Amino acid sequence: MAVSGGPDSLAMLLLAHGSMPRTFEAATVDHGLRPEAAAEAAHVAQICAEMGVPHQIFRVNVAAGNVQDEARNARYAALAAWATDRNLAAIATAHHAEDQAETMVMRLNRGSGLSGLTGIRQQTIVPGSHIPLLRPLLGWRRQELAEVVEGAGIAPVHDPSNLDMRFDRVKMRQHLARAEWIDPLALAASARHLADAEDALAWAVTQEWGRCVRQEGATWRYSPAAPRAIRLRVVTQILEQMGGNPRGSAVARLVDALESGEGGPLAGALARVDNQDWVFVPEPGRTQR
Ligand SMILES: Nc1ncnc2c1ncn2[C@@H]1O[C@H](COP(=O)(O)OP(=O)(O)OP(=O)(O)O)[C@@H](O)[C@H]1O
Repeated sequence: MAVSGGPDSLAMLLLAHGSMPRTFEAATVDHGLRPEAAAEAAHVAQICAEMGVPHQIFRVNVAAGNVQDEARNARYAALAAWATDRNLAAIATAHHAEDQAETMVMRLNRGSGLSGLTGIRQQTIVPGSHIPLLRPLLGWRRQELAEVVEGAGIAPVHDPSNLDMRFDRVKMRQHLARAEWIDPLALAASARHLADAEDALAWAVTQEWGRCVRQEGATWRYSPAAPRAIRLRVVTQILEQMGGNPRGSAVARLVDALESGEGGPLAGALARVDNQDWVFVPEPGRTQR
């Protein structure tokens, strides 16, 4: 499990130790971004040693750019390598109901589609790997987790970036903390319903793909039969197969054009309508991956 030393992940450590001792290991990633981080990682190592939980510290380099994104990428890469090395079945992180609520409201506020509104998934894959990623605490409130740690008499570390109002998530956290009428567990329940709908859609896409998509050399032919949400995903998948990486809004515009009998270029492909079919060929001068 991924234990930063904050109250959430220390609670996960304590809860797991109480219910399934000796079946898990812990790791802490030091992003090298704060001078105190090494001591915080050592603090987690000591707690784990007292509990008899195997623990490792990974120091990673964070690339320039969006520091939070880069830190997350480096962290997940280190955790995935650790899981492979130690032959671990999965990685668990301590995301809880408030994390889910913040994610949901931020994405609603950005006009996210279904996929984004599934929020933090209870079970997914560590990005860029095949390692399962579990979030067992989405049904827990932040305060409940803090009480678990306090009850054990352990001092958690507090990352000052969690109070840095330059980050959208921190602002959202503070807004939601004041909005007592918002029930994070209800938002988390909605995220689960949407995740079910997302899984159903993914299944429907494989059906549509199997029945309605054909590859003829470098040309892809799609005879759309399913509703728009599925068409959008099938077209995205075709463009990806052709080596592109299109934005969702651009795919939506292309699908609108194809539905009205027109076509156009997108992500290295040219799309046009041929009878009832949508045909995709590589744009002249572009080589396929
Ligand atoms: N430095 C770290 N070392 C180990 N695990 C960590 C570290 N930082 C975060 N985690 C794990 O990730 C969980 C989520 O942390 P946080 O909310 O800070 O991440 P985030 O940057 O928002 O990333 P995410 O995209 O995973 O939500 C923590 O509860 C913990 O399990």
